Amino acid sequence: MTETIVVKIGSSSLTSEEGGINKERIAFFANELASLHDAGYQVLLVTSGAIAAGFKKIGYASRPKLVHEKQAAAAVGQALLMQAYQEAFAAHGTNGGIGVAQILLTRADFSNRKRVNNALMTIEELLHRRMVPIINENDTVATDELKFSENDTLSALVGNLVKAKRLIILTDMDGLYTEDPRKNPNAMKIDRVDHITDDILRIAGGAGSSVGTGGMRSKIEAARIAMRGGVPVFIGRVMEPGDLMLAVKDDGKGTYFDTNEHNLPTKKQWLGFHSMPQGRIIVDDGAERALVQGGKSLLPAGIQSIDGDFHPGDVVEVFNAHQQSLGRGVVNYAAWQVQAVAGLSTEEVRRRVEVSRIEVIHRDEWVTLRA
Ligand SMILES: Nc1ncnc2c1ncn2[C@@H]1O[C@H](COP(=O)(O)OP(=O)(O)O)[C@@H](O)[C@H]1O
Ligand SMILES: N[C@@H](CCC(=O)OP(=O)(O)O)C(=O)O
Repeated sequence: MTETIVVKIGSSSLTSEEGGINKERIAFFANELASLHDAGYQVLLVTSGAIAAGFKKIGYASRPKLVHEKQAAAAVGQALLMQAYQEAFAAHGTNGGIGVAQILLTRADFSNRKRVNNALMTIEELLHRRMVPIINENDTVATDELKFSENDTLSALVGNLVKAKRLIILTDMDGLYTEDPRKNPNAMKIDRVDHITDDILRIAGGAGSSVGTGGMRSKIEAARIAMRGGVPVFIGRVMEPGDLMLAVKDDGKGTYFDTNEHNLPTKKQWLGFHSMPQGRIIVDDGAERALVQGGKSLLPAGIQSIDGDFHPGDVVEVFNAHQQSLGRGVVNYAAWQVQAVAGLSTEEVRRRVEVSRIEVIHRDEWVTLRA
């Protein structure tokens, strides 16, 4: 089966702090991606850099901070970015080069199952035709509350959607360090991570340059999403020709994030990462074990409290007593019904409320997000 690789390139790798595209870097990355393409991989690129590429041309002295200014800069820069990629991929090889296709997505597109299915069908057709889809956030229409803002999360969602063999997040650092190396030059590189613990999240700091946005933190959070979706991740740097292939072949300059999870079906990806929870359910230790380790359904007996006004069929997020999110599920009860039966045995529940099924969340309608 043809293997699919998703590569994400951040603003800091493509543009300068003064603004504008670094065409040499684009040409370099296009060649690296082309070598995967030529080796038979299906290649998708998630690229940032529209704002950084456009802000100078539109007349701002530095990367803008206001939403409408960022959107305007992105509208200018996205065209420049695509033009640069188009030229770079066209120059590759003899037969007119490799064709590229622009795809602009928002978080709202992912939460709409029809839209995300359409996006997937388009991507599959493009890959089938040996095009390289080039994806960015649709900055002009993305609203502030629902923005990815950095593209790390977007790349993880794309990786899950296409069930990638690996997600490669490229940046200006050769991996995750025990601290931000810009702040502590003695920080040590971590070669492999098989679990994103709170400690790992703590050592990952913010952006190191004025053009980057999410920093290492958003990359680690993205890695967690991809790993949960069964997609292993590499976070690192590609500097010399051949480095990207080495990264794919498990020998790159960076940190590898391994996963034992199977690919999540599209429906569960939606539930876990794109649905809008309408409320919260707080459960005790026994229910946490049953849901997270036992693969069981959530019964009223394990519920401590609730928050929000939800109805049967809504998505709710489940937390443990330490306020840690465990996952999301489709609830079979209304909020008032859960309130009435929280902590009660199954017989007692049957006596008090009339519900279609005894499970508050059935295991088939549940996704664990914390291992
Ligand atoms: N623990 C860490 N290990 C490595 N880099 C870190 C860490 N914490 C913070 N960083 C910073 O994250 C930056 C990369 O993120 P960012 O600037 O957003 O890049 P990009 O534009 O490639 O997404 C690095 O330049 C580095 O300064
Ligand atoms: N969609 C925006 C992405 C913003 C951004 O800087 O992202 P990143 O470099 O991944 O932290 C752009 O193209 O400018």
